[in-house]
Amino acid sequence: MSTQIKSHFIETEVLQDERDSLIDFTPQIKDYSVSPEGEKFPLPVPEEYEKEFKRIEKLVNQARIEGKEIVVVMGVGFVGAVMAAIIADTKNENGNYSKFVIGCQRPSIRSYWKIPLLNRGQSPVKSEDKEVDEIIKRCVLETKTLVATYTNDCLKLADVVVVDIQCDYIKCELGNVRSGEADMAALESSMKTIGENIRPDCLVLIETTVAPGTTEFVALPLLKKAFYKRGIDSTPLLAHSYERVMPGKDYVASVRDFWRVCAGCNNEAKEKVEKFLKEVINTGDHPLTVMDRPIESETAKIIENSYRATILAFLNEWSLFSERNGVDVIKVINAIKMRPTHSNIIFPGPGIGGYCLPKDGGLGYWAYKHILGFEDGDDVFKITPTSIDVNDTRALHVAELTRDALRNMDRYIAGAEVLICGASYRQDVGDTRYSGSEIVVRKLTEMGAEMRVHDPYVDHWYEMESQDTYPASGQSWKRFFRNQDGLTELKMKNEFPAAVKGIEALIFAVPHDQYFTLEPEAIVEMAGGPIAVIDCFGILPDEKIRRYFELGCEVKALGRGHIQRIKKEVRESKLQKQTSKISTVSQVYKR
Ligand SMILES: NC(=O)C1=CN([C@@H]2O[C@H](COP(=O)(O)OP(=O)(O)OC[C@H]3O[C@@H](n4cnc5c(N)ncnc54)[C@H](O)[C@@H]3O)[C@@H](O)[C@H]2O)C=CC1
Ligand SMILES: CC(=O)N[C@@H]1[C@@H](OP(=O)(O)OP(=O)(O)OC[C@H]2O[C@@H](n3ccc(=O)[nH]c3=O)[C@H](O)[C@@H]2O)O[C@H](C(=O)O)[C@@H](O)[C@@H]1O
Repeated sequence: MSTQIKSHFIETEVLQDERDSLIDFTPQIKDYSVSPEGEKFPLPVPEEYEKEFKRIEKLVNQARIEGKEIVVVMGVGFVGAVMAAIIADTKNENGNYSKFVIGCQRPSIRSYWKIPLLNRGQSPVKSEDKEVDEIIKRCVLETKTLVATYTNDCLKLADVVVVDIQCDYIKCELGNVRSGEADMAALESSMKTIGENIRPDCLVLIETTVAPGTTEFVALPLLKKAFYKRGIDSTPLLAHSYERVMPGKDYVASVRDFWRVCAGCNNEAKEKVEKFLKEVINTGDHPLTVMDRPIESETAKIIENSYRATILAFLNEWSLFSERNGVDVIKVINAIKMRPTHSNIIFPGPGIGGYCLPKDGGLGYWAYKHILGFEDGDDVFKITPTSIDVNDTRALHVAELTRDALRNMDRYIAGAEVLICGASYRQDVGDTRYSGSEIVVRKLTEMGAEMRVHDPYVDHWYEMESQDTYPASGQSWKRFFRNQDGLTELKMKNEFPAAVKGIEALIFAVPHDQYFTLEPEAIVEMAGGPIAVIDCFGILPDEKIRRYFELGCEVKALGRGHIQRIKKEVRESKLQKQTSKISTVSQVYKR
């Protein structure tokens, strides 16, 4: 009987949910995992594990007969679900499918639903990239090279284990990443389970973004300890290769047709990970970089994301400068980008969110002390943590702009109906983790606004609906603001016209395609009159800004100081029209 089931029968199992909110899981009480579409799936009970393992084992035996390599992907989230499908879609030089992939997802209340969805050939992640749905459906229902399960016993069958679970960085203050810490629990427990179950010759490939040093100084010792307890004297084969996936329009291609970095803890692991990635990723067009040590691969990831976060934080100060000095920083950025050496200068939206950019620099700063043993982190790291602090608090300024725009219309933020367009952390994907929009909504709510939200990619804003337990109890950003309890009732508005009806302010927060097509006349008509419009991402071209002013609206935008000139031009032309109208009328009366 597997360790997992054993622990069930010996004692009431305390199942760690996603983000460490402990639940007391006793067999007779049915718990459900609910998908974003609202479908309820009862969590598996101990009696089901053995039967589930036999189901998987039978599929694996058949796959082995067909000469397929057995790959287990731990965690079928935004990374694992797509990575599993891409591996399952791999063909060998003869054009035959060469991998059988088992997506092994922990049966937590928050995420268990991903397993039945995957086994139906449905993607657990929503994205603009149609290939995500296609590749998952094809591999589950047609090639039958992809299956999902909840039993860790599948690890016993693996030739390769790819670890795509999360490693959180828990912040204790908004705007001070240095006081946070890495949450290693999920990863450490997963490595322990892997060590207890895998065959000695199984390659373990960590793709998770980890605190540098984790692979060699945390994961490898855990695997070695588990091997020792099992009487295995060979060295575990452990490697690291970080994910560069960009969920959005090119989701699949950003994994399969993209450059990769990797490293092995020893030579055999290095050879195995190189061979595996060359089979699965298109390394012919996107050469693989093999580093000497995993800490170099881990550090490359942290630097890469910290670099991007720093560019965005750097532009925050010039965005504020521009607003106050008549500069359109977006036009300035586009001018600078013309020179190739500056092609990746980018405009910061209302917050630099997503699961990674807000976290990864913190993992590096934390690891320097808590894994690698240095005490001078605050002397060494001047930029990386500060960039995250700037990015984490940029959205507060959007609340100020909304307040000021309403004030210019002789209205107050308190009691105002405000619609935010976009809850996701970036365009074209339904992922609300650490979205700038969340800070905007929380700050405006604190100031008394009545918030509404629309996002074509998001069904549930769990950060609001489940704020007392999401991302874990006590870890919601609500703790940094007052007046937040009502946000559990903030539901996604699916119909845009209904979302706009009667509002006093509209915030364009996320550059989803459909927001670019909205016409000022239509917005003002749907709203029932002139409103305050706040553009967080350069979504409004100058002619639309002008039109909103002509319709009596107030417009403010992040980084766009030239708006004052447009406002002045519209006011002057209105004055001119009025003056000429008066003079025309007086002409008539004179005759
Ligand atoms: N989301 C993104 O765009 C990118 C994420 N990454 C990194 O990839 C890693 C995963 O990120 P996401 O996929 O976004 O996270 P996620 O939260 O969407 O997925 C993680 C999944 O692992 C599952 N899980 C946790 N512990 C488990 C265990 N012991 N056994 C089985 N399943 C377990 C969770 O239930 C969840 O479904 C993170 O380190 C992240 O920094 C890297 C590049 C891009
Ligand atoms: C160095 C790098 O580009 N890393 C990528 C990054 O992708 P991620 O999904 O976080 O998207 P992103 O485009 O960086 O956006 C992050 C945040 O930054 C904001 N953002 C992005 C681009 C921009 O011009 N302006 C801006 O404000 C987004 O709105 C979002 O809130 O982080 C991913 C990750 O590690 O999760 C990683 O896989 C991706 O390759």
